[in-house]
Amino acid sequence: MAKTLFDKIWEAHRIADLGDGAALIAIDRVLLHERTGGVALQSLESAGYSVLAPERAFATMDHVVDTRPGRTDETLMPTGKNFIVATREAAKKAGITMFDIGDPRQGIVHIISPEQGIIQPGSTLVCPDSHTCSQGALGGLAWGIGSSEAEHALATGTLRIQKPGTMRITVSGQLSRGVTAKDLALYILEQIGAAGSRGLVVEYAGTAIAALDVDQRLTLCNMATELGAFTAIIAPDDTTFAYLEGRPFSPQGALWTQAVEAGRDLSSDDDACFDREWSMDASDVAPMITWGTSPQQAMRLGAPVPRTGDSPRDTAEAVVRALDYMGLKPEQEIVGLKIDAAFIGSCTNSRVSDLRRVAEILRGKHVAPHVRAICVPGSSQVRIAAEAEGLHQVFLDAGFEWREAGCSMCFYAGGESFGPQERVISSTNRNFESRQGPGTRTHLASPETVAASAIAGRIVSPAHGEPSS
Ligand SMILES: CC(C)[C@H](C(=O)O)[C@@H](O)C(=O)O
Ligand code: SF4
Repeated sequence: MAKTLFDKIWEAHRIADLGDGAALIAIDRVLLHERTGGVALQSLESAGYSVLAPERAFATMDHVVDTRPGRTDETLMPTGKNFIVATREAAKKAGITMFDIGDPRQGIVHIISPEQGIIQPGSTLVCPDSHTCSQGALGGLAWGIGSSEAEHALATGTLRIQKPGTMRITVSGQLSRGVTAKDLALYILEQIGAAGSRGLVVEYAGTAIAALDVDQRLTLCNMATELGAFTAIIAPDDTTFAYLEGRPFSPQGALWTQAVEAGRDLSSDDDACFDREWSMDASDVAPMITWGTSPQQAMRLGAPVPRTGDSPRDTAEAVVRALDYMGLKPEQEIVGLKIDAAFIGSCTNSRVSDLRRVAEILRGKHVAPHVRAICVPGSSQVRIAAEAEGLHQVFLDAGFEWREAGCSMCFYAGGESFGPQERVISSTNRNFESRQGPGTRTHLASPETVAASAIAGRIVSPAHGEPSS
């Protein structure tokens, strides 16, 4: 019988069928961060269990850790330090690899896993964090779990899972110039909604996906959790293998050759059946921005915000509430709206390629005087690489703060935040109420749109920021 890519990985990892669609699945890698991982490790220890395979578990400091230059274990939120210290101690006791503050491998968990070659095509990986779906971009089955599941996976190397359904999103054609994977992710959210892939494994396929580099694939898969998906996955190809070859935790030598051979079989069979199919043409996507407080409340940059009752997927009450929170009126033009802050960062858009594209826009320019602009590289490797290219100087000269790696103001877990009612244009993935600070108003967009808007001091199209040559 024809199989999907997901079926193939599922069957290769199925230890036992447990009835009613559930199975015991072998877990190859467990990733942890200090916000939820330390708790899981401590609770495991107090229950009298140990980590079965410490060499297959990894922990990093990303959520709570301070990102201001010269950071220590202290965080703006007084309780933050407890998460850091507890995770460090528990990871050490368990004997798992820790990417601590000061380690050049430290960074946001979903950024460092591909960077280090921890996620591999055809493997299973779990992490108590909802954006674990990002890592499916490399052709592995990676998904977010709860803390008690993390304990189970650490202790046994297995998890009991209800087999999820599948959905294929086929993106044919090519994205237009100046349109990014972030715009594509927001477009899909606008089209199919925040429950559009609920509980399903989304396989992204089609010519436009094949043409994306790994960084852009990671951005796209990152936002699958905003579609309600179980996870996302992209079949591995030459782009994937070229990216992973030689990474610290990638198989080496003959093992690498074998891994690539096995990886070449990892795609959905031509006549495989998916529970849901959805197709689109990449040329329909334009630069996008969110107007509301859910990632599905997105629109083409240049369109007016909806009239109350006009939004296909939101009730009139939800639109009124979102517009009220965002300080917007029905049918208002979003282009030209004054912003208070601009944020480049998060597991969605803070890799070196993102920062390069932003630097091209910022070079020789300065952010508007009333705008607070912050760039937080996604990992220490990203920061180091960017600094080696002199990108940090472009950011600093343009008036951006240049930070240490971490989640920072994507989600103010360590206490770093924007102010109440401040309007922030952000390269992140969630625009929920108070996500970036109590009462803060977040507009999600591509890094290019964030950069161009930071310079203009108001929301503008990324084309505005194109170098004038
Ligand atoms: C803190 C963590 C559990 C959370 C998640 O699961 O995604 C965070 O990373 C987020 O982005 O909201
Ligand atoms: S960068 Fe933001 S979305 Fe990503 S893991 Fe951190 S808090 Fe979650």
